[in-house]
Amino acid sequence: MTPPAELVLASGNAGKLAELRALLGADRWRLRAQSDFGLAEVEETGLTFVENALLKARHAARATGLPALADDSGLCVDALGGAPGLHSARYGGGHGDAGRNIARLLHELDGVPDAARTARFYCVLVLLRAADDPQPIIAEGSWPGRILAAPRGTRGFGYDPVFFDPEHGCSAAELEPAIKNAASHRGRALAVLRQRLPELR
Ligand SMILES: O=P(O)(O)OP(=O)(O)OP(=O)(O)OC[C@H]1O[C@@H](n2cnc3c(O)ncnc32)[C@H](O)[C@@H]1O
Ligand SMILES: [Mg+2]
Repeated sequence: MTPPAELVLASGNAGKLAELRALLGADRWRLRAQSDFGLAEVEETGLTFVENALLKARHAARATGLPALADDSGLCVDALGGAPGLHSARYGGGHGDAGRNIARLLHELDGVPDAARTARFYCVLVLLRAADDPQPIIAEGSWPGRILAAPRGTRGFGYDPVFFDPEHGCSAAELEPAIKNAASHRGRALAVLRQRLPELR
């Protein structure tokens, strides 16, 4: 039996890495975090989620010589014209500081009634077989919900505590990881990616 091929996960976000590992499983691919290679994060200069995911995948594939999977994702809130969107990681001023990101989001939505707090998580996954792969596999997924008035739950990461999933009647941070992965933007994007890459089936 051929050993699983190595795949570098081009992310520095521990929450994403955990979910991608759980979603991909370890039977098909030997998953390596980019930090295993001492890889610094690449600057996300794209004007779209797709461009940023391509930048991250190409940076990791070039640096490691391996196939690379990158995820660019964010929270898009209707009452804020789609913000924080591409800037979700830095919305509160720091990078990846969930406490500050959530504090700013709740401040911006102060006084907005429940019915007008609709939002969706959005994820683009890009898989490059090599840094110069001319046919990247691109898949997207989105997860509709609304923003709570106050955080609830301790699971997940990032904005999960304030993202209410109407299907399950709780915040994303109150969901068991497997339940979140089955419902989330990331899980939906990976399901699409699997269709396009037999090795992932
Ligand atoms: O770029 P990488 O290294 O992958 O890590 P990152 O955290 O910077 O990731 P992004 O640039 O894609 O920014 C995504 C932001 O959206 C948030 N986010 C993405 N998916 C999420 C999820 O499933 N639950 C909660 N927050 C999420 C996350 O916390 C970040 O603040
Ligand atoms: Mg990022």
